[in-house]
Amino acid sequence: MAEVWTTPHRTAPVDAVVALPGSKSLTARALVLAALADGPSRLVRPLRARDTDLMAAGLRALGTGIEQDGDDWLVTPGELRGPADVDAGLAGTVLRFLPPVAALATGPVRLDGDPRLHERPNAGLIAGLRDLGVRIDDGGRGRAPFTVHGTGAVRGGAVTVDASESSQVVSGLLLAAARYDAGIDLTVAGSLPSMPHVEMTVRTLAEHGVDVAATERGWRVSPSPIAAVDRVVEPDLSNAAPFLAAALVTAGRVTVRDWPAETTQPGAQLDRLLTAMGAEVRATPAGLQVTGGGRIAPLEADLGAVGELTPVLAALCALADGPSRLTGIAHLRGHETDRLQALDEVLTAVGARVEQLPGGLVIIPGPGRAAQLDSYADHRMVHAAAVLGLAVDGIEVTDPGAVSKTLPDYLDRWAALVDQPAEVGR
Ligand SMILES: O=C(O)C1=C[C@@H](OP(=O)(O)O)[C@@H](O)[C@H](O)C1
Ligand SMILES: C=C(OP(=O)(O)O)C(=O)O
Repeated sequence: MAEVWTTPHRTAPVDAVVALPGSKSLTARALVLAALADGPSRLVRPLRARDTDLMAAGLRALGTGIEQDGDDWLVTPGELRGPADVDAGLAGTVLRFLPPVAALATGPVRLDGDPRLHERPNAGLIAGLRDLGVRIDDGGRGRAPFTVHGTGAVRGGAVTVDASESSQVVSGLLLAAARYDAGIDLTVAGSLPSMPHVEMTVRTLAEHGVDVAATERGWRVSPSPIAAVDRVVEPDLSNAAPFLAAALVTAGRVTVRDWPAETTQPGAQLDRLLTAMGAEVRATPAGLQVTGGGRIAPLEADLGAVGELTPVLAALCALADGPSRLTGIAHLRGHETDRLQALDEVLTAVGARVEQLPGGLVIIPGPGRAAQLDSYADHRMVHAAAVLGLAVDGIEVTDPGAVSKTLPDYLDRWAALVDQPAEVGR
């Protein structure tokens, strides 16, 4: 892939129907629960991208059979065992969902990943697992690399966790907990971002027959087998964000196919958020259709529940006709990069004025100017740069290959959208 990508510039309205591959978050949960289940299962339309391939590789390293059958994955649970090495890459899902599984393995499991993974917060998960009876060597860092010393069983029971830096701490513990001797009675201390993702975990567990109940400040999972379930993975609605944003930027029309009528994906909130920014959003038989009206309205929003939508929304804010204020997103400083800092740098480079709040951004649009931007090894920063590049001529991105994290052919899809075919393929 090119080391520097010149993003396509287009002011004429786009008019396209876009089909997207499966959700990263749903694929990750489906893989983990299939590996812990009481029999084999089939995943139809799983996302095949770096994060989900690393999840599959990690589960294979622990003894799970995962085979490809056409575009499907066939998952056969095996006895979980170490010693094993897990490469989490830069995937928060692997970092937080696999250690609770590794705790059930017989033998040590070492987890490591990209240099930036060493900076991603994980103290809440490590402390929580220790309180449930799991031995972990992390050199006192609270981050990767670390080794989980599985003994084949986890005591489980009551635990209070700090998930203020990532909801994935809660999701990871809940996903494996039915296999713990006493299940889990998890209390959340402090704030919890990304609630839709926790709801996604709870919903997916229930679909696997697990008894999971909300408590006053957390969730309880009863010990039980996890039923094997064949499932079709929904399209990734967070990855729909840049494509739908293109409709606003060019006053065009974009339809994302197979938009689920009901879903726990945070991307469902694009309907509300893009409407607030001036789009007309309609559910059509073909999918969710977004039409831009020529004006992008500024946005005042708490994005704490939908943090992963922030980079694309912030790019739209830089093209809006007034100042925007995005709040509730302090935890984005621990994402693929410090996204508040990265967005400040990128939006400033293209001519906006940005004020960083401790947990948010104020974005004041300015006259656009050409700039070479970094990807910060962050797929969603590439998406944001592409949205800016539609409106501002001369936007380049170094290291655009970061998109492989969740949508490896993003650059081709984006080029197809901008070059104006009717259909941008699956
Ligand atoms: O559970 C999940 O699949 C995710 C939860 C969220 O993590 P944080 O709560 O760390 O933001 C989200 O940003 C991430 O992309 C996926
Ligand atoms: C924050 C994200 O990913 P991760 O699952 O690695 O935390 C993201 O995809 O925006």
